[in-house]
Amino acid sequence: MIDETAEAVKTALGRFALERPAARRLLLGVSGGADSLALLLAAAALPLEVCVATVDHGLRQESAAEARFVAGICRDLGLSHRTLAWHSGDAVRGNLMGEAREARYRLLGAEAIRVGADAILVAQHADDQIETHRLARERGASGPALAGMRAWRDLEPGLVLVRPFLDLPKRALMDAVMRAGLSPVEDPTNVDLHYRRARIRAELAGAPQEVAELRSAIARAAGLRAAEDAAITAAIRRAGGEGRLRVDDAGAVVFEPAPGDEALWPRILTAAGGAPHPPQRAAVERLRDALASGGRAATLGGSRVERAGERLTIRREYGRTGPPGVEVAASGRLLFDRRFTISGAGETGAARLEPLGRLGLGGPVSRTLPVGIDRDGGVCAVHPRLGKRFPDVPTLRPRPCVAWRITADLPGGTGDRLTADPQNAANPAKAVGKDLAATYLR
Ligand SMILES: Nc1ncnc2c1ncn2[C@@H]1O[C@H](COP(=O)(O)OP(=O)(O)OP(=O)(O)O)[C@@H](O)[C@H]1O
Repeated sequence: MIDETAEAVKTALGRFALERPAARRLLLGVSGGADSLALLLAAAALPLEVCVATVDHGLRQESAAEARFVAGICRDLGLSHRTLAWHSGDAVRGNLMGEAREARYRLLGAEAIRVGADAILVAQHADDQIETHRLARERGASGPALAGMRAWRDLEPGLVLVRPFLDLPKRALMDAVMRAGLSPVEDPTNVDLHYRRARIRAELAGAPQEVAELRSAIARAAGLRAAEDAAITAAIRRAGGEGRLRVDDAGAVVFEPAPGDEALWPRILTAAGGAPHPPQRAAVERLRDALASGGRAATLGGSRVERAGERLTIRREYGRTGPPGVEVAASGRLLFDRRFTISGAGETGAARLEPLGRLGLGGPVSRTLPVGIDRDGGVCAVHPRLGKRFPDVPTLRPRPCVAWRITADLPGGTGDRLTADPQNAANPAKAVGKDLAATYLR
């Protein structure tokens, strides 16, 4: 018998291998529930380098024991496992479930970077997809917005989130776990009818006809979304080619919209603002209306849009404290400002900044821009292996409006550090300018 779950993982990773030929290592997010145990079993059976992580949200008494349960299974399978603790005391916005989910992806992302994984795999399945679709409908979404979760999504440069089971029903995952003789963890919130998702699940349990209809609706919406994605990418390239969309020296997006460019707005706002998801369509429309009726400035999704005539300048909106300061260990890599990864100097003798590339000019990002600092305090591109400057890339000089704080070890093992401080306009290392900024849009 063909194991559907292993086949699904293989298929998902086929695309992965195609798009990331150098990809080697995976990180699985495993809670101990049936879905993610099925993922664990399927991935363990494939000839892959697999690491596993469980986030202990500390929200239920059993959570630590559940993490130990997963760790035990990983030990038996010969896979490395790590428990990542989240402290809900850090949650501030009052939506504990949402906060927990966001923290989970953040912790898994950091762990993926730590272990050098190129993809994080999670186990949402077809039934989850139907619930997501129903919830979106209830919120009034329409068209492509009803397509549900993506099977494949860029989290940051060189790291993708893959959901191999979106076409498989929960039943198939449960069967795989039962065949392996495992007893999955039961999360009581899954059947707690206080939660809308649990109520939807209960409603649909006895309605196969409705489930079939919902599946078709999701497939139709997914078709619309794929067409929309392709159209947006083409429109971005066109606008870039016509000089109506570019990045200025300070890293802001400069955009002169033309009729038919409406669909570009969410992508531009996400690229400039660094938010994890594009803003709602209705909010984007309100923003466009406000600017069209004479408004000079507006904010949305972490971006600030300023209008001068027909020209819009869209940049990241920072609070009064400016962008966060970060420190990268010599061999470390971290996500900075939601748009860049910074790698420490390591053996290459250069700190590297990698752009996040949400706008999609030129396709998904995998370029790196190694940066160094010259004797006069200019930031320059450095050959990653030779540790020498690229002669044809101009050195960037300090510019008061550029505001990245970056601390990284400098080449040579001397313990010297490169520091760029957003609070200090006189600091020469602030000069991370046009070339770097331009690449984050690709
Ligand atoms: N505590 C955890 N530790 C590690 N991975 C987890 C944990 N909880 C969930 N996951 C991963 O995320 C997947 C989705 O879990 P679940 O459906 O509970 O999430 P959710 O809160 O609905 O989030 P989403 O919006 O991403 O679906 C799981 O199948 C599993 O792969």
